[in-house]
Amino acid sequence: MVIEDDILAKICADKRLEIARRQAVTSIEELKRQIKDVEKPRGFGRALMDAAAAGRPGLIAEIKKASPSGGMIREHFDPAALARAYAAGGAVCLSVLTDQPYFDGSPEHLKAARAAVKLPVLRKDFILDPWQIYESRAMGADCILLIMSALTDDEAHSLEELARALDMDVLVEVHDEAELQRALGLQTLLIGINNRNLKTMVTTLETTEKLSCTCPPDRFVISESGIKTHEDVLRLRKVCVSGFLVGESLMRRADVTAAVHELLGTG
Ligand SMILES: O=C(O)c1ccccc1NCC(=O)[C@H](O)[C@H](O)COP(=O)(O)O
Repeated sequence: MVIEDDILAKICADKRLEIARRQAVTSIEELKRQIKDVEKPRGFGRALMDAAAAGRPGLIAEIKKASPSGGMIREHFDPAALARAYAAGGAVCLSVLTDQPYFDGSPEHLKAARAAVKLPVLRKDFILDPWQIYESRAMGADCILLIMSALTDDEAHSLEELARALDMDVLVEVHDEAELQRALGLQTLLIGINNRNLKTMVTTLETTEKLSCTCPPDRFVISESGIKTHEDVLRLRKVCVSGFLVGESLMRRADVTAAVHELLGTG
């Protein structure tokens, strides 16, 4: 596929080199052996749907140290403590950045966060290759992210199939109508609408407001990026959004439990 000259294209080009390096060290056969010792996935989509059925906003609280748009977000960074603090505030699921070069993340962050709580965890990374699906399951991910703008339809379908065969859920991410229509061809019910344009970094909640209305009612809509306040959550709930993926605005607060309560209006 043709990748434009933008930050997402650069991240994906670097990611392909990283995958090739890592594949040379750890084979799929070795990852399959590791998977045998890992707990079964926790049901990421189920947790979100149960929250929605109970009338609660499905907060996916993100553990993210740095980002291309935000620079260094949190110097003092303890993934296990952050996971416990998010769970105490009422998060339904966690999202953990595992990309190192651009987000200062690590698979170790995911393992530490997941071991500290009972919440299901999304591996937040740029998944381009089947090898990463095995790697995700081996590190304990309950759900993986597929970004439509980084994948062809064939790639998205085969990556989804493999993730499902390994019992993980799939969150598919879109930013415009064309990507949404392509994403609806996948089996997953979890549709993430990213308010951040990953080419320009411009972020507006209007993206969710425009796209959520065209999403069929059987899909579970998750608004991602740029969500800062309880008013933002209320605004998005008006357009049938049930899930909220929030990172930076929580991670910049010293007391993340209090920050989650404020966001959810439960403080
Ligand atoms: O956050 C970035 O700068 C970024 C840059 C390039 C690709 C992806 C990026 N972010 C990934 C995300 O989607 C966010 O981490 C997630 O939606 C949470 O967003 P926020 O609440 O704004 O931290």
